[in-house]
Amino acid sequence: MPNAQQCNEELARHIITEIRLKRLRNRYPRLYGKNARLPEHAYGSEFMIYEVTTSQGAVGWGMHRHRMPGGVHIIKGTTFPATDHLIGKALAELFDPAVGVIADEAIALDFALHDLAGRVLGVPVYEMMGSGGQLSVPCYDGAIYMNDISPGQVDRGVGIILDDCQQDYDMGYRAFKVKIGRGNMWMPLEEGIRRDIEVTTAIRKHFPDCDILVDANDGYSVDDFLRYFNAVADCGLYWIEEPFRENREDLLRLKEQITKRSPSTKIADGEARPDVQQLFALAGERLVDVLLMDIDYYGFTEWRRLMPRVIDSGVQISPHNWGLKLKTHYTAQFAAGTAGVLTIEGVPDETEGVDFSGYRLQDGLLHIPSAPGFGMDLHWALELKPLD
Ligand SMILES: O=C([O-])C(=O)C[C@H](O)[C@@H](O)C(=O)[O-]
Repeated sequence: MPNAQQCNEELARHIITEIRLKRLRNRYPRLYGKNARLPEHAYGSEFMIYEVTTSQGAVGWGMHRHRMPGGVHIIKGTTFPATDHLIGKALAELFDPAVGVIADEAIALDFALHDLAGRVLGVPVYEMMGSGGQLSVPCYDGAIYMNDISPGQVDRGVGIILDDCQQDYDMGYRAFKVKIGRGNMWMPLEEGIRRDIEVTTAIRKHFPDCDILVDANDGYSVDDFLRYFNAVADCGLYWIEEPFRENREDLLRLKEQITKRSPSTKIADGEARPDVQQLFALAGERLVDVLLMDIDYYGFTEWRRLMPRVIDSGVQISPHNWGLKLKTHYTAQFAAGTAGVLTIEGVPDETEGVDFSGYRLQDGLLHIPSAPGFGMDLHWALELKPLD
C-alpha cells in the first residue's frame, strides 16, 4: 500500500469525467418468504449502481447509497441524487483511503468511490482500511424465511424449511439465520409460537454441526419471546436478533434468562431504525452484544468512522446486508479491513452482469479476493438516463 502522501498524489491525478447510473437485477435460488413483519421477499429485485470514470481511464463501480443529500434526478418515478456537480473534481477531493468519502455531496457514491480508489491504487478495499481483520470470514445464511406459510407450501410444513437449509448447506453455509415471529401477523399467537419452536428444534436436530441464529424482526413481546426462548434453550442458539423493540427493561429480563439457560447466546440488535447512542448504552451494560446497522443505509464510510468507538467499547458488529450478495461482499471487505466483525450475513443470490467468482464460500467461511477495489467486475448493466 502506498503511503498517505503517495495515495493523495495519485488520487489527485484522477479527475472525475463521467458518472453513469445503471440498473442491475439479482435473482434468488428460491422464493424467500415472510418475516415477522413483511410478506414474501420474492425472487429478487432491481437496484441501482454508479459507474465512475476518471481522466486517466480508471473505472470503479458500486451500489447507489440510499442517503440523499443535495439535488435529485427523477428516473421512472424514483429519486436519485444529482451527481453532475462532481464532474471535474479530483478523486482526492472526494475520497481519502484512510477515511472513506470525505465530501458529503459524494456520499451516494460511497461504494463506487471505495472501489475506484482501490483500483487506482492497485489495492483491495480491506488494505486501504488497514488489513486489521481476517481474509476468511465466518458467513451465515440469512435466507431462512417462513416458507412453510407461503402460498402453495402449507402442506409441507417444517419440511420445506429443512430443504431450504439443505440447499444453502450444499452451497457452503454452516450457520442459518431463521426467521421467527409467525404469531405477530401470520398465525394465531399460540400456533405461531409453537411453529417457531418446531422449526428451531427441527433445524437443530437435522443440522447438528451448524449454528442457529434466530431473528424476530421485533415481532415478539418480551413475555412471549421468553416462552419461545425457554422452549428452545437446549438448541444453543448462536444469537437472538431483534426479539422485540430494544429497550433496557426487556433486555435485562432476556439477558437474565440467557445467563441461566444458554450463556453463550448473544443478543444482536440495531438493524431497524437504529438509535446508535442507545445501542452503545445497551452494549455498555452487555445487554446488546452485536451491533447490526446496515452497510448501505448506515453506510460504509460511517461504519469506518464508528470503528474506533466500537473497538473501544468491546461490542462486536455484523453490519446488516439483507437482499444482495453484493452487500455481503462489501461487508466481507470491511471485516477483512478491521477487527471487531463477528460474522457476516450471506444472501444466496446471483446478480446478472457481475462476476462474483473472486469470492468463495466453503465450510461456513467466505474467502475474500486480493484483487483491487471490491474485487468484483461489472460486465454489463442497463444505463439509465434522467427524464428531461
Ligand atoms: O436480518 C435480516 O436480514 C432482516 O431482517 C431482513 C429483513 O427480513 C428484510 O425484510 C429487510 O431488510 O427489511
